Amino acid sequence: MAPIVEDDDFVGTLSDNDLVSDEEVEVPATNGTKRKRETKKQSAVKKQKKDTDENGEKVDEDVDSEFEFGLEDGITALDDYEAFVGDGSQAPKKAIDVDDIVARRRKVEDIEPVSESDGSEIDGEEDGEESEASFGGFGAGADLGENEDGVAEDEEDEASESGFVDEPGNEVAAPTPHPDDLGSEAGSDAQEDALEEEKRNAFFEPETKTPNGTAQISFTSLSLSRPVLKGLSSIGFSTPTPIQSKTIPVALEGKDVVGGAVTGSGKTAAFIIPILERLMYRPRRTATTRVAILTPTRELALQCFNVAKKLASHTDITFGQAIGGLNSREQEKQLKLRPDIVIATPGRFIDLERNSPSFAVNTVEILVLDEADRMLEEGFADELNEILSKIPKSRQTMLFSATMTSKVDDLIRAGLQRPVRVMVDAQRATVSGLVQEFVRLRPGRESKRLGYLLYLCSKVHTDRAIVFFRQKKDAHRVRIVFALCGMKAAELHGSMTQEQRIQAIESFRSGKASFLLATDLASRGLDIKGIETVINYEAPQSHEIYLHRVGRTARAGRSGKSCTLAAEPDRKIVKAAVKGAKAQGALIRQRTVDPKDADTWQTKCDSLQDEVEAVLREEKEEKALASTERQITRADNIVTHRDEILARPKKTWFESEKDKKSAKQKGAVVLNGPEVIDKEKKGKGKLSNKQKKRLLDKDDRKAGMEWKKGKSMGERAVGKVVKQKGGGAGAKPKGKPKGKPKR
Ligand SMILES: Nc1ncnc2c1ncn2[C@@H]1O[C@H](COP(=O)(O)OP(=O)(O)OP(=O)(O)O)[C@@H](O)[C@H]1O
Repeated sequence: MAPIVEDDDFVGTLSDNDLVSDEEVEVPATNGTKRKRETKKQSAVKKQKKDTDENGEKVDEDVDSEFEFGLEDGITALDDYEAFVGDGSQAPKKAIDVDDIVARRRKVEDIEPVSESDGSEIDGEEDGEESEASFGGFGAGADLGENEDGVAEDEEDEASESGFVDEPGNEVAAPTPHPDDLGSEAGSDAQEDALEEEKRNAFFEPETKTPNGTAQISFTSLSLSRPVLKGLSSIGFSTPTPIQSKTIPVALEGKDVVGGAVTGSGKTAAFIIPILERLMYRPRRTATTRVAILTPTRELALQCFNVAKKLASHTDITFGQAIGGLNSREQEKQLKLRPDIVIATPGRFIDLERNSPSFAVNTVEILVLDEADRMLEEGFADELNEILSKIPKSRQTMLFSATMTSKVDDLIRAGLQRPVRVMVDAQRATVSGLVQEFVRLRPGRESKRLGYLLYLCSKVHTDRAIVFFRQKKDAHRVRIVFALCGMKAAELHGSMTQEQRIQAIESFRSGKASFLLATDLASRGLDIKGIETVINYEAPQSHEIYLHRVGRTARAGRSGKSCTLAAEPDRKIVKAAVKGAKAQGALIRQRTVDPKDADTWQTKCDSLQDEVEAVLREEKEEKALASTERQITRADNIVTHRDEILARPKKTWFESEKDKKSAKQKGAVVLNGPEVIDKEKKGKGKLSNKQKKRLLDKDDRKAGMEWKKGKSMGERAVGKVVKQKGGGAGAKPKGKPKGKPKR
């Protein structure tokens, strides 16, 4: 039995509906004496707002555009009104914590945590053995034969059968080159067809040899001004990394840049330093927003914001945020002051650009797309087009990623003009300090994946490890299992509020949690010091994502390990990873885990299934209770603050609901592959909450209840709750219809 059960009733720590930010608004205090600052849930008002989530996967951050009374889980549409609490404080959103539930249940039911001490078989065992291998395919190679425990030899046979082997002479099925593999071949440029080469020559600025070559240079030799140099030394940067020394001079000239260098090589500072330097010479008479930096995830945007602020600490350069999941009113206030640099996620950027008159983007002179290949992928395309259509074409554009595409057709979309290509490392390379381990799950043992994971986390990679899952529900379920086993873990995925997401990272960063169980939300860009191991519970959808995941360790010249559980479905990515590693001479190892150890842990996991279900049930009940409480508060507020609610302008969005959905789906396919999406679509014949809500709302409309298109959001909600009509002040949509940027 597969330990990770796909369950439509998966309950995130908080629901997807809770993917909202708390926002402050001026509302009359209920006692009628004084206007107080109070918080509100943005979601219902921002009916068409959306933002980035799961590794930048687009999500409806709030509610669907056909706003109707919140029947979905009873809360969706009313999120806006819960925060109108009388005492002026923020409406409490009850945090539902798996650890609390597990601790409570332990107390009540006297359940002992399942730990390694329970496993007598495990106690006496040595850690899983590593065999350093010069194998080119998985589970094969001369070195494995020397392993005395016999496991590797068995695996060698099995590996051949399953086609994991690609050593010359060992192949069973001739490996068909995967596009990922092709890209990792040395000299792949030479294989490109003439047309692409021609396009490339016409598109990129001809490469000039940098006078410095590979010689180490200092920041001072890059002609940076004193405040910028002071910022660099205060952050502890004394020597530029290769991508920095190559990029800074080009970017200072105002040229467009396409930059690529391995994970953890300092790309962030590579674009921030020249931006700060250029801004040192800006006219200061009128405050103007001149720089926009876009990243695919909120965490990355926040991280970039913090790094940029530190680097600029000795300058007068100002910053603003347009980052999803955070207080939007606060961001509006910052943007009103026209900060020099705005750091943003695409969804919130568009939202504020369209709905906040104080946010002007027509003055932007420099645009940076961090993790640019992700931003150019399906799922972000429409948002990016919208943003590019609003920013002046005369801008400087800089694109960076560890897996930067140099496909001209992709880059043309970003509106680059004769960009300079600054590629420091071979494409699809990993850092030199990384050792990549693979644990082979032989055919028939895939269902023991969780047993392998628990064995590894309890005996081998016991601390500072980030474990990647493809699906949030798996990450969540395994988190419960970890909690039941007494292992300190935090989870990070898109079904959590931004506050919870930040807390999870903090808990892992501070060492409170030894493990971070994450989806690909965390695979790109996150720079958490001291991550020792990246564990892939299963291989990701693409070799690129694999490279970003394993790049969370061994950063900035440090060392680290990755450990990938590899069964048959993971074969394609494992092959690509091994091939890539071989091509660059990186260290790869096969870790052999005694099947008995994995079985022992798997048996324990299986025995915990009932308890996991019980925790999920309790979590669901707590969530339902919390949502009912919020609903009551909201209904109360609707009655009390009706006029205030109706006076709010209606927000606009550039895409229709249908477009949004299709973009979201495309983004999800890029991340998880079409099979997963199909599986999700088929589900178990159950309707999603959103679907249920739509059906119920449809019935309501048929029954003649008040609902009219074109009314303001507040009016519709009030019409439904208090059965009154009111004259809402609808806002003028500021934006143009969507279209491709013309350059
Ligand atoms: N010149 C430098 N000297 C010392 N440390 C540096 C320097 N530049 C960057 N770093 C450090 O290197 C680490 C990685 O930097 P950064 O996050 O910018 O990498 P990246 O290339 O953007 O990685 P990714 O591709 O994963 O996003 C950070 O901890 C940063 O503080």
